[in-house]
Amino acid sequence: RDAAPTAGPALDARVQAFLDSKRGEWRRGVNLWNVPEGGARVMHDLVVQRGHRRILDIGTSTGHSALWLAWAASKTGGRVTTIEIDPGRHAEALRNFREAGLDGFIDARLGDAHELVKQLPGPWDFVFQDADKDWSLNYWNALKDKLSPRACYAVDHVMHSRSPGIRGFVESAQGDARFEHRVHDMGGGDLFVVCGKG
Ligand SMILES: C[S@@+](CC[C@H](N)C(=O)[O-])C[C@H]1O[C@@H](n2cnc3c(N)ncnc32)[C@H](O)[C@@H]1O
Repeated sequence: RDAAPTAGPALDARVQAFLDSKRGEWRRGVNLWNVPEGGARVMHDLVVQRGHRRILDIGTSTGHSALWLAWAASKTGGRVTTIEIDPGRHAEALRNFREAGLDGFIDARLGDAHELVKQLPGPWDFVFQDADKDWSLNYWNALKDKLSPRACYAVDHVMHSRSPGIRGFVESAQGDARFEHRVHDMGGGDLFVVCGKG
């Protein structure tokens, strides 16, 4: 395979072609649960508009959200760190990142995010928390003080969730005066995004 182009129109064309070739394949299979394209696009646009560079993607699966975030990172001079606990999904994600030409913008870690989010120093400009949702409050508590002042932190499918971890996260985030939140329609669920007012 040709070496991946660096950021710019050639890379954009390669990523677009890869995403087009995979459209309809994401979310297939048990437990993959790739983020819908609508939500991925909202996050891509937020990262580009706000110039976020240090990006954390928790729960890689086969890499749909990481690809969109890395595409955004290619435009901001940033980089994505993504964490997956399942070796098979991690390996498939690595293949996807290479094929899309975005592997140079992604640090893909195989491991338990419960531990890694504590170990990784940050600061983070953008976080997409999409692993085990019952752990949402714990992830938030581990990360909220490692966010840069204008950082955004996104979690999908929260508004109708009864998970105590998700409810605890939403209450904590909404009650923290440093942040304001918005809810985006992903066309098939909601994307809850908290952004620093700094
Ligand atoms: C909803 S999927 C992520 C989808 C992905 N963000 C995308 O858009 O393609 C959740 C993933 O989190 C992983 N996961 C669950 N618990 C984890 C943990 N403690 N550490 C790391 N990954 C975890 C699962 O194996 C699964 O692949």
